[in-house]
Amino acid sequence: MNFLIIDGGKTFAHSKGELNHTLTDVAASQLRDLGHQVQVTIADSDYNVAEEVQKYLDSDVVIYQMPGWWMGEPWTVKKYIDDVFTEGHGSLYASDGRTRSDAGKKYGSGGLIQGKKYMLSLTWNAPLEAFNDPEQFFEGVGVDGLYLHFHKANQFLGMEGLPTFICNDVIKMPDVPRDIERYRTHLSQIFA
Ligand SMILES: Cc1cc2nc3c(=O)[nH]c(=O)nc-3n(C[C@H](O)[C@H](O)[C@H](O)COP(=O)(O)OP(=O)(O)OC[C@H]3O[C@@H](n4cnc5c(N)ncnc54)[C@H](O)[C@@H]3O)c2cc1C
Repeated sequence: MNFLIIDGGKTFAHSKGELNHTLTDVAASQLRDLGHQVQVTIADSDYNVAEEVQKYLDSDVVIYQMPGWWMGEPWTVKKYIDDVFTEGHGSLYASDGRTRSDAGKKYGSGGLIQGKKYMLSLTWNAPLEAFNDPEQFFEGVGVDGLYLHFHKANQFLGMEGLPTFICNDVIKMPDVPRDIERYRTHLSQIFA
């Protein structure tokens, strides 16, 4: 299969970007060892937007590797999506899906890259229970509930989500060797 990894690691304030670059390298090397083709784009780079659209067209799976910044994706990854998905009008999506001639066609059904998959791989300082426990900060919506808008942007193109991977406590109690091992297991369970 063909993979595209969007590496959202960036040096800014107390994020050094190293953990996200490391997880990008872990995935790229493991997927290549499994016989897959892998391209990597660093979101915080001078990418060519048309080339990035072509990478989506050429890929079977897109992996978003990114830190949680202010409760969601860093602005570099949001900018990448705004740049690339907007340029993809006519190739990644046709329209918002609605048409005057058929009221059955609903908003969000105009994607053109049906069947492709995407996956979120996230690093957060917040512990997992902050997402899942109804008594804690994210009120039990879960990680994927918090990223609903991000999932929907990808599903708007017709893609389907794969199980999300998350590293927690990455500043308070980092355990990078354990996180790398968990990520390798996650990747082989899905892609081996
Ligand atoms: C603007 C901003 C907003 C933020 N908002 C939130 C938020 O809303 N919620 C939240 O939970 N967090 C938030 N954070 C924290 C953010 O999620 C983390 O800083 C980020 O996930 C860390 O990823 P990184 O790639 O930058 O890691 P790094 O800073 O590179 O590394 C994190 C830790 O892992 C270690 N490490 C990295 N790579 C390796 C390696 N190869 N081998 C061994 N050890 C390694 C580092 O030494 C460090 O201890 C925010 C940070 C910023 C800058």
